[in-house]
Amino acid sequence: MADPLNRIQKIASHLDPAKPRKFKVALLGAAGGIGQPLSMLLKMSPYVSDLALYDVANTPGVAADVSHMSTAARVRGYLGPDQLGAALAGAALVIIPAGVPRKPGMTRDDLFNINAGIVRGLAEGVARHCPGAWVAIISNPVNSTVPIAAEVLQKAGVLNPAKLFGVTTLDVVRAEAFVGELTGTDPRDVHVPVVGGHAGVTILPLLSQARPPLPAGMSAEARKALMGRIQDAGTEVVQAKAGAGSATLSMAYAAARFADSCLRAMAGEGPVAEYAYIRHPPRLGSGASAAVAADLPYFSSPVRLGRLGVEEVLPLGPLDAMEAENFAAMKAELLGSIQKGVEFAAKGPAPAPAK
Ligand SMILES: NC(=O)c1ccc[n+]([C@@H]2O[C@H](COP(=O)([O-])OP(=O)(O)OC[C@H]3O[C@@H](n4cnc5c(N)ncnc54)[C@H](O)[C@@H]3O)[C@@H](O)[C@H]2O)c1
Ligand SMILES: O=C(O)C[C@H](O)C(=O)O
Repeated sequence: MADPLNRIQKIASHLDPAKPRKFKVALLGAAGGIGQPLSMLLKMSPYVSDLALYDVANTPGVAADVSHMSTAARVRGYLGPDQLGAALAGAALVIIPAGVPRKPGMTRDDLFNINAGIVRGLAEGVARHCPGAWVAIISNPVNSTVPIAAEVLQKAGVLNPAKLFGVTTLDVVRAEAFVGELTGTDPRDVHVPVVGGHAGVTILPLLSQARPPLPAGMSAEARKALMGRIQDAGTEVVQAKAGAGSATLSMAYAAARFADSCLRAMAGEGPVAEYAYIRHPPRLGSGASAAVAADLPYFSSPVRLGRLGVEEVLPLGPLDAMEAENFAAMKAELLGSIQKGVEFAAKGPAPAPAK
């Protein structure tokens, strides 16, 4: 058993009183189905000093409502493009759930035509007003919107791949919930790596590495069905909501958890273990090798977060036959989505220089 005093000393040694422990967080798309519950959860975070709630509609009401919660974070609402700069100025973390959700029968890629332009515009805002911020993108299709944001930031000369993330935490959360249900374990005690991307076959749960392990007698068909349920869980919610949108509450929970990891890492409480869809620069070490070997420049990977963002990409670990087959099957789709995002961003205008 770990010595509690050692543990406290270890944590304390990471904490530098000269470094900030609370940060401004900007939420873009704050009045939406995800944005509203996520605003509430962020207002409860001890790491948030200022919460900037930006949207093109309804932020005055959401901000007034959330600001009455008796927690320390200062809340301000920002409405429309004229106020985007003020929302972003000084932000350490920008979370982006702005954009339209799916309806039954649609794929995430069907959202590209609308959401690609929204994410491009908001990334241009980040490049101009808070170029050093960590950026967490929720808007779908994540497999393409993250490359779009990266290209915009790169064009502006401010891209730091260690601080740009596609949020795939909901896939991890779902895997934990489903494996917890199956094994009769509290989901908080379940660990299941989920890697790859965030759409159908590109979502790769590594069930062979699940802790606790799946029941020994579980058939190959049952394991395949569980993998399929995790991959199609977003569609399960879209169908159940029957035209009223996609996952919002579980997504807000997942995004709040991811934001907490980012803020703890910024505060020097790292290294913090997470999964995120990131661009793989070779300098991030051997963990990137599986993705790079497969020519996948973006890949949701196990990472360690520290003050500088992604400080280490961890190895995927061994894949069993079913997972290896899925890994091979995802490659073409993921590459196509990445390429689509890169080409879209290439057509856009060069963003204005940072302020
Ligand atoms: N990454 C994931 O795991 C995950 C999970 C669930 C949903 N999503 C995606 O998140 C997005 C949002 O979902 P939702 O259910 O909250 O949708 P929603 O329609 O309820 O809310 C979206 C919000 O974005 C706002 N918006 C639109 N254009 C904007 C702009 N240019 N600037 C700022 N705000 C803008 C809208 O006014 C609205 O309030 C969708 O694209 C959805 O597919 C991703
Ligand atoms: O499925 C969707 O369209 C939303 C989101 O990506 C999800 O996984 O729930």
